[in-house]
Amino acid sequence: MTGVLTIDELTVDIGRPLVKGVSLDLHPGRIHGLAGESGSGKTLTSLAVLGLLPRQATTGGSVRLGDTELLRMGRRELNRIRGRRIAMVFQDPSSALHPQLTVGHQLTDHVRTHLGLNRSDARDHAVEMLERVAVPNAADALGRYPHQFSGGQRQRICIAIALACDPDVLLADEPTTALDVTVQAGILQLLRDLATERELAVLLVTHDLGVMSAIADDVAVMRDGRIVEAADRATIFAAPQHDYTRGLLAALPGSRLETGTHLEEDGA
Ligand SMILES: Nc1ncnc2c1ncn2[C@@H]1O[C@H](COP(=O)(O)OP(=O)(O)OP(=O)(O)O)[C@@H](O)[C@H]1O
Repeated sequence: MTGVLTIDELTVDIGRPLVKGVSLDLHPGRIHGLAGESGSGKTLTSLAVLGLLPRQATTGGSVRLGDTELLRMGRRELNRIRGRRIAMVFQDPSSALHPQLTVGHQLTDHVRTHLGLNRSDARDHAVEMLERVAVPNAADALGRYPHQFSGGQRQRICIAIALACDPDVLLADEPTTALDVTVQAGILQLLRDLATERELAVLLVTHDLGVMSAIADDVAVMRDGRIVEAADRATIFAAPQHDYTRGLLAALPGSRLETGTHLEEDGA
């Protein structure tokens, strides 16, 4: 079955080949993990989907959202899709939010731009989204600035902004890496729940196989610009085929290999 987002033989070249024929299919309600060590090409792959590669990059292959080819799309058209049908959450919630604008301003601007809501409806929608991601005192939170929240809450706010326009696809690049271990599990559980309830196709980029084992349905492992192994989570973790994947798994503390079980244990 073809996915909502289909990456087919994607290549990215910036002076040299860096992504060398990556294919991935994202499906509604499923979290697709893209793992691999630093420098393997995970981020470039997700930036290619978003049309956010550096200007000097050249690309090949195809990235399709439904029937729409994104790779050769003009900037203006892509801007409409980005944020509306494909949303993203990055590693550092502090730099993703504007420090001098209130949370309400950032959330309502976003939905007014993309959904054309009036001020009052946009505010109601913003409160609803903050409640859904479990930011305490949602109505009051609208008037506050990003620095008045903890790192975990800031990431919840970024997720609220990302999902406010009800996108089909969410790209999450190391969404918990910058956070305290104690709040990571809560954010992962939130992403898991939102993917299921909103039928969101999620591409989760991380070097952390522990994060993968907690929430990914499917896992692809990248090395040196290529996918070296791809399967559903249980298969990858039970019977890794590739030496490289076995090496990554061996580097994990034993307890983190237990698929899914540490979400609750970590609390938050
Ligand atoms: N703008 C750029 N110009 C030249 N090379 C780049 C550029 N951006 C990334 N690279 C190179 O491309 C390769 C893949 O980078 P990428 O950021 O996609 O890796 P990654 O797997 O996401 O790693 P990390 O987990 O560290 O982010 C690396 O060798 C990196 O140095």
